[in-house]
Amino acid sequence: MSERVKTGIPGFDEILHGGIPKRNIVLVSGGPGTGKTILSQQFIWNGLQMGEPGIYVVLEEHPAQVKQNMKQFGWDVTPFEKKGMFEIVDAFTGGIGEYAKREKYVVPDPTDVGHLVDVVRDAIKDLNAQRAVIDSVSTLYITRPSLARGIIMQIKKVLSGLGVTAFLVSQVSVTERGFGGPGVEHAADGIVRLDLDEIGGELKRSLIVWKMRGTSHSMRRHPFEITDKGIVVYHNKVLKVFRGSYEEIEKGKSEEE
Ligand SMILES: Nc1ncnc2c1ncn2[C@@H]1O[C@H](COP(=O)(O)OP(=O)(O)OP(=O)(O)O)[C@@H](O)[C@H]1O
Repeated sequence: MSERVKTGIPGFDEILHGGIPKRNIVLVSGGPGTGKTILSQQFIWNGLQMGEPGIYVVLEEHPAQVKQNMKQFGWDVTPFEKKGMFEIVDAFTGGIGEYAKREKYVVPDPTDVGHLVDVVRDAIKDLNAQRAVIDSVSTLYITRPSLARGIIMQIKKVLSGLGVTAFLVSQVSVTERGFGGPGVEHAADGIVRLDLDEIGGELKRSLIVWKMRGTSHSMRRHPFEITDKGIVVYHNKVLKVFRGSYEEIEKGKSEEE
């Protein structure tokens, strides 16, 4: 079996049949508020707990806001920054402001993907990072979708070449069936799709592993919840589409049907 990187996210490694194959570049795709950022932060945080350094590349949120949001789940990264195990690569502030002056890894112009990749490479080497997140890659090609696949390939070569296993957050609109940009789904080694569906007047969260090179995996849509400790995936449950509505059923029962 290929070497696995444990996400440590309850229920998630089970549906991945042991974890993410090392060096896989995984697209975490979904609509607004589906939990892509929290899943990605949990992946990095759990890596730190396992002694694996990680970097988090922010394009959509202020680095200070990211750290604050992580704290609400009990994920305080500050001690890991001090130990040289964690760094945020800031491709958000444009290098402007007091905060940015204190930062080590800043990308003033995220449309310059070549520079972004160089800074990411430096950060990975300095930390000996094993895990990386880019939140979100969609920002890199939002105004030039035809470049999406090439940009993902460029990022993948660097990350995978350095032995890093990565989550790339990919935003799709609420109604979109795809994964966020022409061809990105082919360039990525894995795709995890997160969804939010209104069922009986309530929004229900679910995820499905659409693709994962190097391993078998569950082909089912699993419900998950966001708790005050982060994401919990119900690997024994399936969220089933049934005549235009969804039902949550126990895995055992669904197999009898
Ligand atoms: N402490 C919490 N407990 C439970 N649910 C929470 C908590 N904090 C945030 N959430 C839920 O998580 C959602 C945000 O998740 P997240 O930021 O990961 O979404 P996302 O998929 O990255 O969205 P976007 O693409 O819009 O940035 C919120 O809309 C809220 O429903």
